[in-house]
Amino acid sequence: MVDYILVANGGSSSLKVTASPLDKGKGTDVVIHVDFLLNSAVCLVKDDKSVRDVEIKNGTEAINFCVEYIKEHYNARLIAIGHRVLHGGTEMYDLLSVDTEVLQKIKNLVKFGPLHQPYVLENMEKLKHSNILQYAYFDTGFHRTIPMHRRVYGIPQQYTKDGMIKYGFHGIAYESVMESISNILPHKVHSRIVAVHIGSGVSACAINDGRSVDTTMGTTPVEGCMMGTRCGEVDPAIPLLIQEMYKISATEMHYILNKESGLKAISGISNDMRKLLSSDAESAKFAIEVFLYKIVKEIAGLITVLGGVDVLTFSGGVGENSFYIRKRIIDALSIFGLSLDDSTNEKNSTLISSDNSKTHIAIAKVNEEAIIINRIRTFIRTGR
Ligand SMILES: Nc1ncnc2c1ncn2[C@@H]1O[C@H](COP(=O)(O)OP(=O)(O)O)[C@@H](O)[C@H]1O
Ligand SMILES: CC(=O)OP(=O)(O)O
Ligand SMILES: [Mg+2]
Repeated sequence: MVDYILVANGGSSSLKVTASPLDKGKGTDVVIHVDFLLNSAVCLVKDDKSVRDVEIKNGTEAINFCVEYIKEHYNARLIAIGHRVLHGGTEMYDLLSVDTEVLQKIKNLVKFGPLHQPYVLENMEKLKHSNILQYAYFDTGFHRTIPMHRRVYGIPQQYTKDGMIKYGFHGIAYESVMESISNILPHKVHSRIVAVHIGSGVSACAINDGRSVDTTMGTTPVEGCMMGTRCGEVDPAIPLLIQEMYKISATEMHYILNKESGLKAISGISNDMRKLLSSDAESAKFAIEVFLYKIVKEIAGLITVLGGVDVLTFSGGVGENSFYIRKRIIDALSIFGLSLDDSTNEKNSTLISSDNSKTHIAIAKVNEEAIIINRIRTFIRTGR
């Protein structure tokens, strides 16, 4: 029997699962991608034997499918499960073994991440009494290096003490971006990097010498850029005014800002960027304009924070796949000396900047699951 680790990365529109042998390279990786935006969630199973589609109803079903699949095809014994956890609050930054205390702390943060935190908890609870080791790795961890003057809001400091500060998210994705840069542009690892992650959730991060120095998301992943179903930046008085006008509760308001806003709200069509890009509707085009405007403004702000930019990367489902979205963003940033090579951009190549661009522009395909698996391997080997 071969010992395996499985990692589950629950995004707001997808579930990505990878099972990999504890001893790297001593067996086959099995990758499952469930896309919840497609009508009946399609689960793409990839290993060295095949790539095939299976219909899956929910995340638990996908994880169970993967466990059975590796047992049957690779004589695997599952020894550990790693979870991508959205929010670690003020205490949880690095990999943690999941015990009752950690579970409770993750539970306490559900309000701060309603699109992610409840689902990971559900999976953890189900496995609580099994003999499989469980680990949590946090999206907020990478941003612990952001200086405090960039993390506080101008609110009474009692609330700051309650934890209302910027945490930032997509941190595991940004760790993966840094790993890509060390392969693609190794001499630029210590330079000024703006990483732009455009998936169902959207954020950007300013990275200097490998460390996050600012990012667009805040206390929750609702802040910053506009997203698939999340509003991003709004006048902070708006939710309060809406609550008063329509007599709705805070819970309902959370739901509206997280699930009924963004591209979905403005287009009135979908939160799926593929659908909007292929639609002729004026509202789809308008939603994309709003989406792009906010991203460009945030990137420009982060370039200023860094005092310039040496590398700009795109990642996430949209960032890795849509040449049109990348082109529109970079064209709007030409004032900073950024320019694309249209041919490599259209082919989704790794390096897509033109020869005269002042900044290297790259597509960094993120693999959050691989980051977590390697972290667990180290933990099991060294005890930390
Ligand atoms: N080929 C493509 N062109 C444009 N957008 C795409 C493409 N493939 C996926 N997307 C978009 O990527 C988004 C999902 O990104 P992803 O990073 O996988 O999700 P999550 O945020 O759930 O982790 C969706 O809006 C989807 O429409
Ligand atoms: C933080 C976040 O929004 O993640 P995702 O894009 O995977 O939903
Ligand atoms: Mg994601």
